[in-house]
Amino acid sequence: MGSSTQSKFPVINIENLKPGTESWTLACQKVRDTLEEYGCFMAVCEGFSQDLKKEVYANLETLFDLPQETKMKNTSAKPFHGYMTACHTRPLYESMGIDHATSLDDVECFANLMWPSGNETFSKTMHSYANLVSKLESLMRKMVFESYGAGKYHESFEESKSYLLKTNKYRPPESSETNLAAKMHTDKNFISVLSQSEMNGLEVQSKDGEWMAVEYPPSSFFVMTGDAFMVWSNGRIKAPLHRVVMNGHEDKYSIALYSFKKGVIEIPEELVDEEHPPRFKPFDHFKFLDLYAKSDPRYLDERAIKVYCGN
Ligand SMILES: O=C(O)CCC(=O)C(=O)O
Ligand SMILES: [Fe+2]
Repeated sequence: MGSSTQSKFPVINIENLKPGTESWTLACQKVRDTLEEYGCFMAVCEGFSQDLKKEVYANLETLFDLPQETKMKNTSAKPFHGYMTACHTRPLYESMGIDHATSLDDVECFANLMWPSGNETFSKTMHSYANLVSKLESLMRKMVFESYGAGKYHESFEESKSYLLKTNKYRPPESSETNLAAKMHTDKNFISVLSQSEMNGLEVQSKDGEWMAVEYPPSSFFVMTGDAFMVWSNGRIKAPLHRVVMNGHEDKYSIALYSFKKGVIEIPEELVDEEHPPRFKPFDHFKFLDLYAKSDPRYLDERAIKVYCGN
């Protein structure tokens, strides 16, 4: 794999923000400007303690250590939501989705599928993690909506949102294998909030085409926008291209909380004017995901969303 640059992504402390205050308005502007410039940033959140992080990743190891046939029980009608086993096109990578992980019932249901008598520690840990991260996702969305003068759409989005907790394991390559563990792509959801175990590997492409390695300070999450947010923002926010490259000799674990919208996503009228004609048609989020997952050659790469609903 080509070399990457150690980089510092913008870091934003998102604690103690109270809607309606002056510091809230300034923070909303900062988040929006940063997303328009980079499509991503590092969010520091003291609520994500080292203890919780350790617990989360210990539980993930236990999960991925389960036999293949057990993990395969986690199927889903929605693409990328179930278990994805390593295969010849991505030999280093396996992934396990937990749909609606902000609901304790749904996490317990998943745990009952994986362990004959459930796994209370796993359920509690992953549920608290999902809740913490979903609050962050919702806050980021609210901040950006408000800064565009489109805050009134936040409530209805909340009612139709859907969260997927996607957990990933990457093994180091053998000497004959590529170290590209996940090929370059943009995320297809609205916002992704990511964290990873001690091993680095995520790289994001800058506007001038340089690959930049993502390094997580303590108590941080990496916030990245997906194609759906690009459509909503009428192209103001661009979903960054990213990939995973394995450089070390240990397994890497990561978790992404993905937000989706059930139903149609469209550009709010507040983001359309003579200077900014609509660049995308309204589209159904899960129908787009279905088509993307079917590997229709027209929809394979990061241009998929433009081919699907671009004007
Ligand atoms: O594992 C990571 O750090 C990123 C994974 C990723 O890009 C994805 O799941 O979409
Ligand atoms: Fe991704």
